Amino acid sequence: MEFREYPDAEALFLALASQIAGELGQALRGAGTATIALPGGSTPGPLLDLLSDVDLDWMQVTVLPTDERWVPETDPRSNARLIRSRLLQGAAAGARLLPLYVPSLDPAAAAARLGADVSALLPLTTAVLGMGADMHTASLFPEADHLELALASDAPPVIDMTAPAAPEPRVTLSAGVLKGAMNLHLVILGADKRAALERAQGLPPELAPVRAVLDNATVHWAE
Ligand SMILES: O=C(O)[C@H](O)[C@@H](O)[C@H](O)[C@H](O)COP(=O)(O)O
Repeated sequence: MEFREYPDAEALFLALASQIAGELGQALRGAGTATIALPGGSTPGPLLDLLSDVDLDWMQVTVLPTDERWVPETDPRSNARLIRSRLLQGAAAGARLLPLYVPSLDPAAAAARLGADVSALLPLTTAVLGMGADMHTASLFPEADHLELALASDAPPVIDMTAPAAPEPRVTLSAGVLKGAMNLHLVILGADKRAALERAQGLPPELAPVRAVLDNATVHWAE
C-alpha cells in the first residue's frame, strides 16, 4: 500500500485526475481501449468533473461503477446517475457506460447477467474506490450477506449484496476484480476515515473489507 497525503482535497483531485489521465492514455496507446471503475458517494464528484475535461479518446473508454445501489438512474442515489452527470459530459461524453442496475432483474439475476460483460473488461485499467468509516469499500460491507463470497479468490466478478449499513440492496464488483485493476486508487478525506484506514490495517477483510484491496492500492488522503 502506498499512502499519499495532500494539503487539501483540491490538490488531491487535481493530482489524481492527472494520474488517471495518464493511466487511461497509456492503455489507449497500447491496447487501444481502457476501462475505469468509479465509486459512488459524496467524495468523487470533483474528480469526475476534472476527468470529464481530459482530452482522451473517450470513445474507446468503458466506464462502470464499482458498485450500485439498487435504484433506477432517476433516483439521486444512483451511482450510474452520478457518473453520467459528472463524468460523461464535455470531452468524456462519448465514453461507454456499463451500468450495474438492470431494471428488469433483481440484484442476484443482474449480478449473474453482468458477470460476462465485466469479465470481458478485465483487468480494469483503473479502479477508484472510496471507503466508509465502517471500513467498507464499494459495496463490500461488514456483516453483508455475500461478503465471504465477494472476498473469495474464485468469486464471480459481480455479486449482489445486502448489508445492515446499506440503505438498499446493492450490486458490487468483487474484491478480486477491484484489486486486479492495473491501477487501484483509494480516495479518502478527513480524520475519521484516516483513523478507519489505520484500524483496517490491523483487521481481517471479514471485519474490514477495505483490507482486501489495500495491498494493491495507492491511498490518496487529505484532511
Ligand atoms: O456506492 C457507494 O456509496 C460507494 O461506492 C461507497 O463504497 C462509497 O465509496 C463509500 O460509502 C464512501 O462514501 P462517501 O464518499 O460518501 O463518504
